[in-house]
Amino acid sequence: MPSRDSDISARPSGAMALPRVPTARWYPGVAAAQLIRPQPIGDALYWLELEGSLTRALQLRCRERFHVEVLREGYARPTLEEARTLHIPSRQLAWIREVQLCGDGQPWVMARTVIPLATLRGRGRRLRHLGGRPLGAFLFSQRRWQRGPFQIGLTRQPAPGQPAVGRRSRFHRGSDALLVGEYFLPRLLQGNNSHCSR
Ligand SMILES: C=C(O[C@@H]1C=C(C(=O)O)C=C[C@H]1O)C(=O)O
Repeated sequence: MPSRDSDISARPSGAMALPRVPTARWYPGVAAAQLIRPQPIGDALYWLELEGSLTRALQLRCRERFHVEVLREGYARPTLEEARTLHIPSRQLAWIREVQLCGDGQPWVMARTVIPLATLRGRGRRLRHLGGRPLGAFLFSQRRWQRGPFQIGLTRQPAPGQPAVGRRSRFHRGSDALLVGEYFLPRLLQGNNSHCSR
């Protein structure tokens, strides 16, 4: 499993470390990942197969408030595997954004988005200034962004409370592209999904 060799934003020594988005091994679909680890995939199936904006689905699930907590964002080097997936040179920098999507004050999803330099040109410049605004609001508001197929990720030996499964998809608009990985925290999966009709 590749490690991420660049810390997007080093924290002053002594400050409490921010959560790290886990690395994962990616599979071409739910069935392939379920062969490896059936239980966590089964627990997250509703969210792994969700169509449309995850942000929107989480907003509908909240009782009070949804917000995006930016953990780190800035220029950094993607992993070799991410660079290969985005067809960019292996040592080229990209804009990397790591956030937690929070419902009613609790982190529900961790997300890591890798945006190649070429995608940041023109209207893509706005992608560097999202701050607390959800990326999905940008992507789904522009008809020309298309989402490719999901890969399903299994994280290595997740610690208690950390994500065991995720999904990843490549958005593209003409020759521009970006890679969005979403990792589901147990707190979301243990919640009452009775209202989440499949
Ligand atoms: C792609 C979406 O955007 C969400 C918002 C993100 C962000 O603000 O960084 C990252 C991942 C997504 O879950 C979505 O809503 O589906």
